[in-house]
Amino acid sequence: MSRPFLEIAGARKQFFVGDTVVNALNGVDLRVERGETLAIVGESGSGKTTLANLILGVEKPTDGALFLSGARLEEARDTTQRRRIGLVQQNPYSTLNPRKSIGQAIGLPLAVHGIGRRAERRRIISEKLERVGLNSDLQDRRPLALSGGQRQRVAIARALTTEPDLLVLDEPTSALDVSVQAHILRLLSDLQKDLGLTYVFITHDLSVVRVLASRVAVMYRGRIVEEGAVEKVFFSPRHRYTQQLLASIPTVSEEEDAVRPGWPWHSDVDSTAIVTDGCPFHPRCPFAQPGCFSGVPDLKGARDHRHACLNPLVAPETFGAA
Ligand SMILES: Nc1ncnc2c1ncn2[C@@H]1O[C@H](COP(=O)(O)OP(=O)(O)OP(=O)(O)O)[C@@H](O)[C@H]1O
Repeated sequence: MSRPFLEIAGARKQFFVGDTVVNALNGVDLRVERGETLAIVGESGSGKTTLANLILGVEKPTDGALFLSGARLEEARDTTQRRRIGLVQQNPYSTLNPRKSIGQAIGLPLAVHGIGRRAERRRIISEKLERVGLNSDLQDRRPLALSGGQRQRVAIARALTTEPDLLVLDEPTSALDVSVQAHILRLLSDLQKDLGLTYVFITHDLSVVRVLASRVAVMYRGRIVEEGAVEKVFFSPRHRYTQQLLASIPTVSEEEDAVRPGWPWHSDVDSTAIVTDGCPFHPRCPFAQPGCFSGVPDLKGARDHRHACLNPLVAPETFGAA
């Protein structure tokens, strides 16, 4: 089998807080092909940001390995390979320093990687500003007068300066008004097509997954519990946790309500309680069987739809599929 563009193999990450070990990632395997958008979804604390930090080289895995075009990533810190990965963060208000010019903000990765001299950097910055739909004259101005959407365009321009192949998008639209969100999603989609970019897109907002992503991985407590093509995972979820997440998206029509059974129970279980054995979701799952209390189910299935559940949903219970 050929190597994928981005491969995450058995990634574990532990943090030590005093005497306590936090297992932020518990063995994550993912493959992302060039030009795809993989969305990573899951509730707060499920490990999405930790996974992004491993890809960005901000954190090292405790165990396992990451590969970009077949080359091991954590050995490539500060090399040309790291320039191939850009980051767009959530909050465009906190990521731009009000005392620095927009050009300085966009040019930061160029300075970090020692790319170009002054005139060359100005040319690259102008080109990237225009690429994201902003006037190149903005580079000598400060970000104070910019709107949220314009700031996020600046953040995207900055991520593009090193000509990356892969962008990690960490909730790129969640701090923006809904009308502005649509413009930024369109821009990201156009850039992906024009530049052949691959995206890893972290989000709480399942409605934007449908707009931007081709694949989705659902995380729960540091594990992938379901993964595959968006239409398969969203319209025929197999894992009970995915069903719960999808049931929490507001519906827009009575027709949609009718095909969505909703989540039939409300759990009082503390979602942060430590689960020492069995499926990590079993304390919240009313369909747990004896086998769910010991051993953790593996992700099984074909690449277009895998799930880690011993008692998965079957066709009549799924929603949305016509
Ligand atoms: N530097 C750290 N030190 C200790 N624990 C950490 C650290 N970073 C993350 N964690 C813990 O690891 C787990 C996963 O956190 P992570 O931030 O990756 O989740 P997340 O899904 O991104 O959450 P959110 O959506 O709230 O950002 C959490 O229990 C978190 O408290």
